[in-house]
Amino acid sequence: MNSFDQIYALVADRAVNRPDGSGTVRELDAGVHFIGKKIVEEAAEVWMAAEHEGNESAAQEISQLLYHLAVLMVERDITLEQVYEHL
Ligand SMILES: N=c1c2ncn([C@@H]3O[C@H](COP(=O)(O)OP(=O)(O)OP(=O)(O)O)[C@@H](O)[C@H]3O)c2ncn1[C@@H]1O[C@H](COP(=O)(O)O)[C@@H](O)[C@H]1O
Repeated sequence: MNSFDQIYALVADRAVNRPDGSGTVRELDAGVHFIGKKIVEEAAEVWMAAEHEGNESAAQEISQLLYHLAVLMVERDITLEQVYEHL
């Protein structure tokens, strides 16, 4: 299990060390337009799961949404502090 800070740190590490076979590296390389579409897709899946599929499924979709948000933050060099100051 990971916290958001941990998944952000993992994505940031993938960006620097670029291990072979990493889906995160592939997504970072695909760029902000691709990542943005993933975020919109996952946000819709969160909504559908919460409305029609139940909390287990919604929680799974939320985890994917958080992952793609972390990837976007790293791709754009947005720090956790920059986000948290608005929370
Ligand atoms: N948490 C995630 C995570 N969530 C989602 N994804 C990626 O996002 C894809 C899901 O997006 P899609 O839109 O294709 O999914 P989907 O078909 O809509 O699937 P559902 O939403 O219907 O379940 C998955 O195939 C993964 O590639 C993730 N990829 C990685 N992680 C974490 O990042 C770590 C490092 O991953 P790598 O860089 O690939 O080693 C992993 O160990 C995990 O902890």
